Amino acid sequence: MTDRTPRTVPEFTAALQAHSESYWDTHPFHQRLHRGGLSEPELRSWIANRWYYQKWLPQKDAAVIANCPVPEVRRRWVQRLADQDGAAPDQGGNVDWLALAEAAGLSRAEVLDERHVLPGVRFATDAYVNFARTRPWIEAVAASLTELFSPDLMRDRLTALRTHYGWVEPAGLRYFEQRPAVADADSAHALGLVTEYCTSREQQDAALAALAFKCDVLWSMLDAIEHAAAAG
Ligand SMILES: O=C(O)c1cc(C(=O)O)c2c(n1)C(=O)C(=O)c1cc(C(=O)O)[nH]c1-2
Repeated sequence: MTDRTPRTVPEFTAALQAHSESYWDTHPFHQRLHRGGLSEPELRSWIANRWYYQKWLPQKDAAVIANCPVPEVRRRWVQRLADQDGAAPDQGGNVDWLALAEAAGLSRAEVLDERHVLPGVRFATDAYVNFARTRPWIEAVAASLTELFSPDLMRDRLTALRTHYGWVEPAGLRYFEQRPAVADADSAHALGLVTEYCTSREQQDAALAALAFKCDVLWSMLDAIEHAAAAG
């Protein structure tokens, strides 16, 4: 018989952390980006495609809130919408992402009309949003835990952009300057929720499966971007 005993919090946390092994920091496209191996069109393709992921994040987070019956969770989670959407049209993470696009030579119009967005990126991102809309809210919170692994990657990316891609205007780097601290705080909050609310073995297994799914979402996005780059 399989063991249905719940994991202790340290065991469960370690099992979640172990998913860092399938995180997208080791994807060949990210490794090439970080060592300075991308051409200008390849970096622009990555930025335009990541826009599609970024733009859906507030609606993904709104789905978590819509499905969550716990007021104190909603009160804290709504901050994620505010962080990406900003308090005004010229503020927030998504505006900072558009500034990155412009700093890399893309027009705002060609990012917003999504002409560069690849089918695989669209498919993977849509799957994540759909997951958040249709699965229990705590599973969507668990899926967000890839962010536990993101702060170091984003700090390295900032260094890579400054070191290897000097043609990107420094004014466009704000997203990655401010995001690691937010990701640290958000992922710590999400980890606390997952360990608090996933107390049965079944709930813990579902959370682990959600995090594995999200690693696949991110990996698939980069597969699509890398494939398009190879095809020229
Ligand atoms: O640049 C990155 O490598 C990276 C990774 C991730 C992630 O691991 O999910 C996010 C972000 N950035 C990010 O900027 C972001 O706002 C974000 C939100 C989420 C999420 O699942 O709710 N992940 C991420």
